[in-house]
Amino acid sequence: MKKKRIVVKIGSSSLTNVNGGLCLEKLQEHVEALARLKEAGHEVILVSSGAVAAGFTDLGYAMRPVSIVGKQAAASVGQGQLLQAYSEEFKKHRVVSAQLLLTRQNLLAKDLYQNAEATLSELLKRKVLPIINENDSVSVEGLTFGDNDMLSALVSGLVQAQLLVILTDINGIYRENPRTNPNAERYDFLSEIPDELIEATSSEGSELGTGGMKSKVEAAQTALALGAQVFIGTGAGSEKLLKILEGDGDGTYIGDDPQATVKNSKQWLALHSIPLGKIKVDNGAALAISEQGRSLLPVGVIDIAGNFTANDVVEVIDPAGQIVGRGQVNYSSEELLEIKGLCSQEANVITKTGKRQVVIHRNQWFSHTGKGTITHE
Ligand SMILES: Nc1ncnc2c1ncn2[C@@H]1O[C@H](COP(=O)(O)OP(=O)(O)O)[C@@H](O)[C@H]1O
Ligand SMILES: N[C@@H](CCC(=O)OP(=O)(O)O)C(=O)O
Repeated sequence: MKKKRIVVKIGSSSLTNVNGGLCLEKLQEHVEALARLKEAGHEVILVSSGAVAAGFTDLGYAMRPVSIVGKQAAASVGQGQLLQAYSEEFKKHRVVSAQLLLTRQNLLAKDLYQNAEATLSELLKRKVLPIINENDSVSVEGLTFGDNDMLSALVSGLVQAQLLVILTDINGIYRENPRTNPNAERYDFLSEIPDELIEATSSEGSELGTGGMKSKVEAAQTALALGAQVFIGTGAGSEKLLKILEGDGDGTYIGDDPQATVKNSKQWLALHSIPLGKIKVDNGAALAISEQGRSLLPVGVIDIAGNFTANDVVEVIDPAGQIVGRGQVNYSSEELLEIKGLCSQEANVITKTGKRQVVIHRNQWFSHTGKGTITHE
């Protein structure tokens, strides 16, 4: 079998006891299965939840805390326990593991995003198994990944993985939440995740998890758009991940084989960058940049909103106000106000560069798909 780069995400309920606290037996089984995957020659990246669920009992909470400060304190206790257990268990299988704690803020700036990418690729080159979690203890409310399902999808894109395996306490996606309808049928295979499926899926999860199946289905949609196939389900024993890889897993498989991957620079634009202004363009320019793979020239610019400088990310809208996409702009808002609507020759008279005036180069551009995800260009 062809060697793959695989991201495995393990949820809190699959690592901890029902009343909280780390469950070493569960963790050991996952580690065995992950080590088998590595022994078989695959590159493996683990996204592990469980810090809050592992830590809250030692902190004196009777239940998983709901307050932000409670969750942050519990995560700082639990994350240490989690990583200690992982690194000891992986060592028994002669696997060196590494910890990477990420916040959304870490990926907002392009250079920080590139740093994370470089660290992960160095770890993989050196055959180390990275263990990633959100840095819950210092994450800022309103600026989090939401949950580790989405984080695992973003990591799949970041490392250009071919497969994302989301391990949870249920064997796949059901047409209805099996807790409320025990007769609900399972989807064995989905070629894609339509928006309607996300809307119809419940966010009710287990006592210890967050997001339920909805966040996994959302994450699967993003991972698919980034070029990874997805498996959502469960399994037991040291061979469970190899079985999943062979198509014999207990869960839902999503996506037909090999998908086109998306360049990291485009992923950063689409999923991490924050637009600092808006550029309104005419219909011709909207078509040229979104459908024909052209760069945006000053002649197509109608209007500008916001204060931005060269290299900032801006959103581009059409005359009706619909989002066309976003890109890294070559001019400040002040400069652009002077050259908007001008042909290159006229714009040159003002900027005096003598070069062809490009407002947003096509390599620094990402077309909006309306799905909140990403398009292949
Ligand atoms: N349509 C559905 N299909 C399968 N599970 C569902 C569905 N809707 C809700 N769920 C619930 O989602 C839970 C898994 O989500 P969650 O507890 O957040 O897991 P994890 O901790 O692994 O992230 C299942 O235990 C199940 O009760
Ligand atoms: N970062 C949090 C995990 C949050 C989360 O998404 O949990 P889960 O739904 O169990 O994957 C933690 O480690 O507790």
